Amino acid sequence: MTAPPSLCLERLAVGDLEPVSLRVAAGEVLCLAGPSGAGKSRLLRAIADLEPHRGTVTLGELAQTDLPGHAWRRRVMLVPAESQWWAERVGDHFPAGEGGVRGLSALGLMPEVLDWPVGRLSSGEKQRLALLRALARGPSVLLLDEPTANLDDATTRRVEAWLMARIRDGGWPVIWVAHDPAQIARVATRRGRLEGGRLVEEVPAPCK
Ligand SMILES: Nc1ncnc2c1ncn2[C@@H]1O[C@H](COP(=O)(O)OP(=O)(O)OP(=O)(O)O)[C@@H](O)[C@H]1O
Repeated sequence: MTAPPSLCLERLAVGDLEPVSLRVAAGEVLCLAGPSGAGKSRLLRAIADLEPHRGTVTLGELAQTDLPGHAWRRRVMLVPAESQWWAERVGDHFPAGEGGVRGLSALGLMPEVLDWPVGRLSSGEKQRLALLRALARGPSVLLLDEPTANLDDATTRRVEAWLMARIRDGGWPVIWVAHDPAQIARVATRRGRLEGGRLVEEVPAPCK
């Protein structure tokens, strides 16, 4: 089996941020912190090709510009802080396949939730379902924007454990935006911080 590819940013410039160059290797969890408004979400959106930007983003040999945006985003999977729901029924957002949706009970969700209308979901239920939906699509990279922001402590720990096990199995490069230092200590293999328009603290090596 070939190793999952690394995610590389080369002089990626979005908004007022100084260009960012870094490589996130397979299995690494780069936790990105920084004050509100520092540009964390915009950076993730640019990596997912959802925000105008300059510079290059590559996944192994594949460049962002090689694919239409939707095909890039199937591989480079962004789970935004506020997820989008387009069908009325929750279950219709998941690919149909054998065995149904995996991971519901691990994330503290009942199977019936799939038959609910989206409007019945709490923000924390939406957040957990958005994670399940993202992973059900077979990503190659995960970009997580505060994935536990709407959850209580016990559910946060449950989601962290589930995510870390999936990341270990999948071996994806991960960028995880987080504010809580305790969570960062639990999940990060590397840390970065966006502040004053630039990536500071642990500045990872650029690709080349
Ligand atoms: N499309 C846009 N055009 C111009 N400015 C934008 C755009 N989208 C967001 N911004 C601004 O860019 C800045 C960074 O926003 P971003 O959402 O990336 O911050 P953040 O670091 O994720 O903050 P938080 O921790 O509060 O989620 C903010 O000042 C925001 O208002």
